[in-house]
Amino acid sequence: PDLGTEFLERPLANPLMNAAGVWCTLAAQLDALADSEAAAIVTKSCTLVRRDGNPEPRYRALPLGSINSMGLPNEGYLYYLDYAAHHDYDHKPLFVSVSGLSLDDNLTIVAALRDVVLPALLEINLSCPNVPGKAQPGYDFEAMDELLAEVATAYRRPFGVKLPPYFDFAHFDTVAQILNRYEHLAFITCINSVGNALIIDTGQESAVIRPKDGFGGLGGDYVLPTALANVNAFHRRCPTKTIIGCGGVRTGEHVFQHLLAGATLVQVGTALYEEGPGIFQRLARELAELMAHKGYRRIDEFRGRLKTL
Ligand SMILES: C=Cc1c(C(=O)O)[nH]c(=O)[nH]c1=O
Repeated sequence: PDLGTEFLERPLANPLMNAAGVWCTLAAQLDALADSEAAAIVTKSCTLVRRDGNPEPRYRALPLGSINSMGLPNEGYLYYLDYAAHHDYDHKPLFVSVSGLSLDDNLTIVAALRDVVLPALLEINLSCPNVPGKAQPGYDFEAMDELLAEVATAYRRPFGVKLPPYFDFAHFDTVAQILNRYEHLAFITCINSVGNALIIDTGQESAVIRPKDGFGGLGGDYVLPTALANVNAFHRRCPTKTIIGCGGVRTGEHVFQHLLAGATLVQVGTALYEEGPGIFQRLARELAELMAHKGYRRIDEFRGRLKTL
C-alpha cells in the first residue's frame, strides 16, 4: 500500500507527525523528528519569552495514557523562529505552534512569523489547559472569535488552530460556525489533552502531579473516542477545512480510525513521549499492514468514509 497523502496541496510520504509539545521543545529533539519517519513536525507551543513551566512532577505516564501540567515550558518564540529559519522544507513541512499568554503576545509572534516569510505553517494553540489563572480561548467563544479575527488580519496567510475537546453538539456547531468564517483558516487540529483530569494514587492517597493540586491534561488511550468524535464532528461541519487528528494514537489501527473519521494528518503525543521517534516507523508499518489486509492501496480510498448505522 502507498501511505502517501497531501496537506494543503503538498505531497507527504505518510500522514504521521508529532503533537505539539511532545519531543519538540529543543532543537535536538526537533532534529530527531526531522530524521524520523514522521512526514511533518511541529514545535512546542511558544510564548513571547522563555518559560520554565510548572514545578515537577508535572508529567506522569499511566496504564492507559498520561496526565500533564507542564505549564507551557518553552524557549520563547525567537528560538523557534530561528529553528524555522534553518529547517529544510523540501525534506518535510515544519509547523510552528503558538500559544501566547495574551492577544497582544499572540499578535506579536504571528507578525514576526509572517515577516520572516518562511514556508513554516502556523498552528495557533487555543487550548492549553495548564497555565494557572489563564482560561483557554477554546472554551471562551467570544475571545476565540476575536483572536481569530486579529490573527487572520495580521497573518494574511493560511494558518490552523489546535482545539480542545468539545462534548456537546451545540459547541461543535458554534465553534464550526466561527471557524468557517475565516477563509485563511486552512486546518483544524483536534484535540488537545482533555483538560483538568485528576489521577489518584490509592496507595499514597495522593494526586500524582504537583501543579494545580494534581489537575492536568489527560492523553493516551483514555481520550481516543473523544478525539475521534471531535475529528469527525469538525470534518462534517467544516468541509472546506483540512482536519488534523490528535489524541489517543498508539497503533496503526488508531491512525486508520482517525483517517476514517476524516483526518488528513494524524499527530502522536503520549505514545511518542513514551516510545520516542522510532514510533513513526512502527505506526507506518502497522497502518500499511492494516490497509493491505483490507485491500486498500491508497489512503484516499477510505479517508473520511466512516459509515454510520
Ligand atoms: C501549550 C500548553 C499545553 C500543555 C502544557 O504546556 O502544559 N499541555 C498540554 O497538554 N497541552 C497544551 O496545549
